[in-house]
Amino acid sequence: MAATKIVTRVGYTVIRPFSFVPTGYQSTAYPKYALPIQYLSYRPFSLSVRRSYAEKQVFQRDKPHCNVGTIGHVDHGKTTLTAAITKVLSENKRAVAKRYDEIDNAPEEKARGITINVAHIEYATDNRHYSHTDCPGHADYIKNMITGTAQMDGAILVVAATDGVMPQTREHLLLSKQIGVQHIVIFINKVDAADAEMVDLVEMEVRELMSEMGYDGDNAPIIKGSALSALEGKDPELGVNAITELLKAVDSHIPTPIRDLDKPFMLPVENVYSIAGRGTVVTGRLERGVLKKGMDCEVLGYNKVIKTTVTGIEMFHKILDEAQAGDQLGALVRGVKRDDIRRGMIMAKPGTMKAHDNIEAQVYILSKEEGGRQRPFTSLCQMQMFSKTWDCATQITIPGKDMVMPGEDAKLLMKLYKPMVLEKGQRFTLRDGNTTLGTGVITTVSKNLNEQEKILLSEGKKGIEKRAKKEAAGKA
Ligand SMILES: Nc1nc2c(ncn2[C@@H]2O[C@H](COP(=O)(O)OP(=O)(O)OP(=O)(O)O)[C@@H](O)[C@H]2O)c(=O)[nH]1
Ligand SMILES: [Mg+2]
Repeated sequence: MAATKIVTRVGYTVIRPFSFVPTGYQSTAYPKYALPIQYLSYRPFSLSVRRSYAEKQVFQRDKPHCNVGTIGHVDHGKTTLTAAITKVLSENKRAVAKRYDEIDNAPEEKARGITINVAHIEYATDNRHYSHTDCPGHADYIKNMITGTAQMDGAILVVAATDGVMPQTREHLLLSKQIGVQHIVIFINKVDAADAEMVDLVEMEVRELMSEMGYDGDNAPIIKGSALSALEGKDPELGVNAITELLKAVDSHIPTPIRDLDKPFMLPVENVYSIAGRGTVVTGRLERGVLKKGMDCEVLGYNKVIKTTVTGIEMFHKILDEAQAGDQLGALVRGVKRDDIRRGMIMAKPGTMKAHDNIEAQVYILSKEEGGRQRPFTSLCQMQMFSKTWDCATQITIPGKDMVMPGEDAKLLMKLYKPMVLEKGQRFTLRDGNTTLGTGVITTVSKNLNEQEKILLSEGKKGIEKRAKKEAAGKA
């Protein structure tokens, strides 16, 4: 999805020009058709004609695709670095150079009711095609990571040599680890403004932090340079060369993600029908993998595991032999009654999915302006959790905090009332009646609770306080 989005931003090319319009003409009435300046020397005579002659550039899928982004503390140079990358790559036509203010004035994106400012930028190296995410603010990063607005396969951690590791450097790295961004390349920026000793110190500090967060700090690739120098075309050693080196490290250190098509198949069940003379048909969108006629499968959920075989696949009333990730389909299953299967179950390759009822998650709670609720919530409250095609009541505990305010993010322990089929990295929303409270990502399934957490889940904070009091009285 990200890829097509980028294509539309990269630009429309006007094919047959009809009349001449001075360079610099910008359409304000139809911002969607506001063309990059270089395409605007000509304009067709009417809007409708212009629309039909404006054609999207063709997206060429000739290289593997990878999603990356810049993370790091405020003002450490993430946006400058993003601009510098596009500038360096634009020199051999691997990107469209983006000015700093083009990136920082990112268009608003609406993702599941949450407003996120994020810029998606496209570029390519010799080996790969990239979609790069840069967010204008700290809050946007947190939301973006949790909602998966731009799922990152790897990240570039920017640390300014003038500042070193700062609180948000930590927070972004911790969150990356939590939600499963496994590959990080580090760019120590602003080397032009710091002395060599300081740069070495910052490098040590970053390696230590990486190890502390559970990454391989000793072997993490660290590149030192200056994004500003690269952008301004000064000091090639710290500028262009450092950026080139950084891109090489990104190319080699961040592996190409497994394509959805190559993963074991999985389909969240949307509906079940019984068709006279044929049998039971399960419908839904194939989320990943390839489903072929004759394949064995498992339908799991609601404390059941049904083993069956797919005997036919249909799409738009046409019969197929195989369906691919993204297809909306109906699958005929052998020897299963309609009542055995219901919406919310998952059809998957045998042995690949499991049901769990104790999970840990990272969530973002919507602020009132974003449509969330006004009051904070505390441990032991109940919410409805929605994910894929199922929903389930859950009880929530907040470890290490008394409450979560609207507009904040938090780690939650969640006890589902029934085991549900889910996996690490799965996204969900939390709702209460008609209000969406928040959105989150599962970070641990089947969480092994410690004593404290067990008490917290069953009795809340009061339980812990009661026990502490008892203990103190016993000692006295
Ligand atoms: N001296 C020096 N200054 C730099 C360098 N890179 C960025 N800066 C400056 O640092 C400031 C912050 O840069 P940004 O790119 O906006 O930082 P950011 O990380 O995107 O900041 P937020 O998006 O607000 O978190 C700007 O004034 C840049 O000009 C560099 O390599 N050297
Ligand atoms: Mg920025």
